[in-house]
Amino acid sequence: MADEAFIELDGVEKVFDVRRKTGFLKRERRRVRAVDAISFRVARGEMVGYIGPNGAGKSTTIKMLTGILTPSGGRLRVAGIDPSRERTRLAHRIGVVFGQRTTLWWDLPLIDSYKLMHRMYRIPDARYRENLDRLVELLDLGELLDVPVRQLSLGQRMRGDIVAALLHDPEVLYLDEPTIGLDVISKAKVRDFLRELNTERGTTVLLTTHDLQDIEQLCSRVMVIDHGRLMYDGPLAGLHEVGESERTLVVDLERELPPIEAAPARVVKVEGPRQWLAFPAAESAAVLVARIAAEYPLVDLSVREPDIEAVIAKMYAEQADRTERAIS
Ligand SMILES: Nc1ncnc2c1ncn2[C@@H]1O[C@H](COP(=O)(O)OP(=O)(O)OP(=O)(O)O)[C@@H](O)[C@H]1O
Repeated sequence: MADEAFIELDGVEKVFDVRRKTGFLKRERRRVRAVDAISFRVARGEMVGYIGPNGAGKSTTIKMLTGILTPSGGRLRVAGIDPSRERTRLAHRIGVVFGQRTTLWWDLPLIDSYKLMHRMYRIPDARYRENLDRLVELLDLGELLDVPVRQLSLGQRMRGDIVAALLHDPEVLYLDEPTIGLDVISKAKVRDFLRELNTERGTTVLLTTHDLQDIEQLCSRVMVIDHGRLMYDGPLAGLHEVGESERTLVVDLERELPPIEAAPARVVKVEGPRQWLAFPAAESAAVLVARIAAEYPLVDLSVREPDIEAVIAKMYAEQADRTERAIS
């Protein structure tokens, strides 16, 4: 069950033909390869982060997974279904939340949107009631059911959208920027809920976000896409190696001393008896600490892990560099 592929992409591509006005009567045709030969598998019950810079191809991928867009090439299956051919059948098995848009009816009270979903998805009455009660309680929406959607705060609306996406018990949930613009408390509520949904119900989750804390707190696996290509697929921790990141050793000495010499570590900052040494993340901290302890009067020390945001920014920069070099 654990490795049953629920989402399967084999060499999936999406090319857009874009026409641009370049003069009075002149138009230029340009092809945009939004998704470029992407292959991956997501097992049932996995929670995967799908990240990349603006315009990388994330939304295009999600739109193909829901059947809104048809791939230009390759093979794509969700729960064994070809999404663009059987969009309606698939709709009963998936849930989608777009952080920047709402699927709720703007002028209606929240509960009326849910009643409409009840009918649209033909959810059996008992199941609808049970799911509604559970979700409303978990997402703390009880007081807000009679409030028109346009009067809800962004965080309340987002929680409302998540309930709407889950009323029909989908097996997979696609989330596009679910915490965008939310305050710290609302973010925590949404993340706690998603974690619970994934562990308790085994719902497969594909999460697109610019907030790396979403990924750090929720996903054991992350896929990084840039210029339509999959650049990395693996555990979050592995990104550090790919991004050649550095850890920092903070050392407190007995007294002020000249910068410590302990290659490949290098001193990046000195403040009185405290020194900061950067060293490659893949190197053993224990070996470095032992070497320093043998040669210097050590009082205290701590190791700081690299900042994931910095690692990914570095990856993007390196990719952009390679692309530039390939063009010139
Ligand atoms: N309908 C469309 N017609 C033409 N080009 C499109 C269309 N949709 C997307 N694109 C282009 O495809 C590329 C990928 O866009 P996409 O929206 O998938 O990126 P994204 O990773 O979701 O970005 P963001 O983080 O900004 O939402 C971009 O260059 C975009 O301009």
